[in-house]
Amino acid sequence: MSKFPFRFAAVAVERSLIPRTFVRQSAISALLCLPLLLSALAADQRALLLGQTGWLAALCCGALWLYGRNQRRKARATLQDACLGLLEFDLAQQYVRGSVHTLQRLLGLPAHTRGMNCARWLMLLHPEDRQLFSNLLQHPPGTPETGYEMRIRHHSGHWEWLEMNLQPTWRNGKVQQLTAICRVITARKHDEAAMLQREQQFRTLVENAEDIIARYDLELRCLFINRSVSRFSELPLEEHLGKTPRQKGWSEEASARFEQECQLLINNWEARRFELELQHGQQRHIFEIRLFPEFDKAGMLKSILSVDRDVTATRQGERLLAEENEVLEMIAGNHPLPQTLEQICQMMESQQPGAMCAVLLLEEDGQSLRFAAGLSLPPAYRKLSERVTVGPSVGSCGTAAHWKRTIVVDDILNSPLWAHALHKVQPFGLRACWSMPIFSSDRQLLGTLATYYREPRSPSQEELALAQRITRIIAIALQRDGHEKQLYRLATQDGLTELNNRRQFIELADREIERSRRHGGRMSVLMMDLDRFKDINDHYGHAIGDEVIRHFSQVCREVLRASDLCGRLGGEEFAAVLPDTSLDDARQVAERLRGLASSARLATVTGTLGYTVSIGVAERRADETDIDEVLGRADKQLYQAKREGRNRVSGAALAHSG
Ligand SMILES: Nc1nc2c(ncn2[C@@H]2O[C@H](COP(=O)(O)OP(=O)(O)OP(=O)(O)O)[C@@H](O)[C@H]2O)c(=O)[nH]1
Repeated sequence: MSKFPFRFAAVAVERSLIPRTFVRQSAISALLCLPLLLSALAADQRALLLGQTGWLAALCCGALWLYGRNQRRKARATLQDACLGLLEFDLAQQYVRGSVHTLQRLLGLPAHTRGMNCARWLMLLHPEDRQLFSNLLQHPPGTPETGYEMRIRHHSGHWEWLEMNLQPTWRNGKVQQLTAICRVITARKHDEAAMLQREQQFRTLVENAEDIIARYDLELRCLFINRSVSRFSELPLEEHLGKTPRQKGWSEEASARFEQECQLLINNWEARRFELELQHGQQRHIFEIRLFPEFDKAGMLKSILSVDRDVTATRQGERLLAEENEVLEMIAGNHPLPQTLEQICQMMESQQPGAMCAVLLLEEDGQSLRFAAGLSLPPAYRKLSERVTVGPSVGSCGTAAHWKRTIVVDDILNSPLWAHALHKVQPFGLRACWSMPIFSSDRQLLGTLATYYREPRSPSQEELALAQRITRIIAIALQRDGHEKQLYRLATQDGLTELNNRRQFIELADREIERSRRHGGRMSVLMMDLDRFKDINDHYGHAIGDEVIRHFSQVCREVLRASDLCGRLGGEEFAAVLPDTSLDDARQVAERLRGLASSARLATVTGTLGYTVSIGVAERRADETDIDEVLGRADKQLYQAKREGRNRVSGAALAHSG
């Protein structure tokens, strides 16, 4: 009988391709059949039975072989599907044996390779894994070992990751053989490496992010926070862990807002976005906070991820721009200068919490500064600073105006610049004062911008840049105001005498007559004309003629009251409105004007010059509402005075006027 089936079964069992239980059960069945066979052999038809038994045995072997092949295919398929392979390390012979599948399919070795010596096997391993595996072969584990990972060079050249589960086989008190079930885990290792790399990148990103990234549990205790927080908090990084924002010292307002937003996230599982103001030392920071829900594997809300971005500069920039626009609109809209300067101070203060700002303007003589705006300062201090002398060491502003540069006094109590006024300043609790000069576009000093604090303090670069920017806006406001005043002067004043010009005089006189009519008061007007002025011009020249006109305007200023209205109507013709003045009183005023003019002597190159003036006077009638009517009547009186010989006053009583 052929030994083949038995030998095959032995190999199959040895390679673990046929389950040992199946072999065991087959052997038991064969043993049970043996008595039957023997009893059959003892019978008459011995030869027949022997043949039949032979066939039966052949059939059994055939069935066994078919079953074995089937099992082997199944096992191979299973191994292939699972990317598994079987290797045997014979430690005595230092030889590695593997199924064709293992060596060919897993490692790409040629089909005929069924094994190799351990030295060659070791050379196939990655250099980093070689020593470890060599040690393993020399000191094999006595018990099964799982999850042993190593890299081996695939026949095609790339490194294949294998995971081995090692099973030692003991013989004669020694581990003789290591059976390794190998699994190709290259794809998994690549995935793991990629994931590790992604995780490292993520960590690097989180750790180096400008934003503060923090994770909170649902009781709002901090579980993680990146090191960006140290830019805004004195607490060491680990001190943040386990604490709620409230416990970390956030303000009541900020804590309440954060808790409210977290609660909304916990209720709705939706991301939140809001802004918070937090104080760090003397600095105020505005954070844009984004909260994201984080879920566990079961899909339940597990924690809250908070990404906080410092948007202080952006928000302050936006606020500054908006406030600047407001101020520029005020400037363009010709708002009164004091109001505009106050608005500028407020703008500065909103950018620098705790600061109190003031604007001081240089007086025309350049010797002192006048307090122009700064409502945040104590009223009594404002009064004290109404006029500040310009000098080399006169407080911050006086000194800044003197040297025309920024003066920073970080502590008034210890500054020699303030020593002279310490007793005056001390009661107000002001400790720091920085002053920056304000220059016009042509570098003329216009004033100073002062910033006060109640605590000793030096400005940051940003604060100085802001003050610089604000001084430029103040300069625009001041120059605009100056131009405006100049335009107004040009439109309303006579250039030679600086008296009201005709248009302005008529406009103001109209208002005056209206006021007089409403109050039922009396009102008189004077029409004045220099006598023979043409002769003065012809004789002395136009410049001297102008001198005479200016002189008479000065006479008018001296004689008339502040409440009177005076104007140059053109040429050598002047007019005045005297409110609450009767005709007789007006005539007296006119007489004084005439007298002063006629007694004046002006020096010229050809000797002294005298001049005279004729004046017509009229009083407003009760029914007169138009200034032209009254002026018309006064003009007639002037004509009368001229006719009567000049250098005289003419004014008829109301009954005879006209
Ligand atoms: N210097 C100078 N002369 C002026 C100005 N405006 C007008 N005049 C001159 O004043 C003179 C006015 O002369 P008239 O209107 O003839 O009158 P008058 O010579 O003063 O004679 P009566 O008014 O009749 O006394 C003219 O010669 C003008 O050129 C001015 O702003 N400056």
